[in-house]
Amino acid sequence: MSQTRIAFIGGGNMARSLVAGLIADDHEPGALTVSDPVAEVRSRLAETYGVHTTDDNAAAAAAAEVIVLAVKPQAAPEVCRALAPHLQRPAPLVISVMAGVTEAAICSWLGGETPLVRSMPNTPVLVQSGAIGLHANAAATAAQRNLAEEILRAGGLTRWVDTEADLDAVTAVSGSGPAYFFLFMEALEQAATAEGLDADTARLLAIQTALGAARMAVESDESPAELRRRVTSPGGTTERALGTLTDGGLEPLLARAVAAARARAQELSQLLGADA
Ligand SMILES: NC(=O)C1=CN([C@@H]2O[C@H](COP(=O)(O)OP(=O)(O)OC[C@H]3O[C@@H](n4cnc5c(N)ncnc54)[C@H](OP(=O)(O)O)[C@@H]3O)[C@@H](O)[C@H]2O)C=CC1
Ligand SMILES: O=C(O)[C@@H]1CCC=N1
Repeated sequence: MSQTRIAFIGGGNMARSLVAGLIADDHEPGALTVSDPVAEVRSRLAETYGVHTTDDNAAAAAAAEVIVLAVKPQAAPEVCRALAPHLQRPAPLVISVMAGVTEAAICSWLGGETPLVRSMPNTPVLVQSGAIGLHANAAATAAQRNLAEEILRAGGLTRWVDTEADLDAVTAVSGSGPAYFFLFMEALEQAATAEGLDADTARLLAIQTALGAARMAVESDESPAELRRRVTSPGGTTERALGTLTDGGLEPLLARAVAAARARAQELSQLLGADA
């Protein structure tokens, strides 16, 4: 059982998902502290997971071996600047899950040299099926990089990227990606209802089909393209449906959506730049 003392600054969706993953991975709940201004958020986290909660970011950070920054990007400058005077020095490992907030910006707000691992998880971390991109700054030691990876691996698959800029692409693909697949499930459910299936059956079939396809893609040695071909009988029903999707521009549309998400991550980086 890991007893690393981790403080989460911000107790929303992402922190909750990471906490759930850690506890499912046998992390000691008493070693986790979540700091959030909302009393209801705190009591739900304490009741569900048995973690410590507080509304005092500085106290949570001061007692931690690892600090996880999990507030909205727009709140990051104020939250980090307020933490700066309370950080132990040398600074402990800081892990950020914030989209589009650069290592340079975080370190400038925290002041002084800070070992930092920027990560981009996604909400399936809640069920330990997350996909998590990682990048470390130069101040993070090999041991700290390993520690960050171990913490995040509790939530799913981890992958180091070569450059910090790659994290914007990770954000657009897997950070936001669960929403794309949920939208596809919603659309398939609606189509099923339009074809006369009852609502329960429509939802069940849409979700189970997504699960089955994802499991096959994960467990098979074949590419998704080959798995698709195996469903598609020549002259059959799938061919007709895929033709409709391709004629409607599905692939370029998805490429545009991912590029738009990446551009937004870059925009956030520029809006929330480092202190001069
Ligand atoms: N949701 C996702 O799928 C993913 C999110 N992320 C990143 O994770 C971060 C958090 O996102 P998410 O969990 O969805 O957002 P949430 O809004 O659910 O969580 C943020 C939490 O931080 C609280 N908060 C606000 N100000 C402070 C403060 N000063 N000190 C401590 N806590 C504060 C918020 O309270 P209040 O609501 O009152 O403002 C809220 O409970 C973001 O930076 C996002 O980019 C990364 C990958 C995926
Ligand atoms: O939508 C967002 O900005 C966050 C980052 C990735 C997923 N959710």
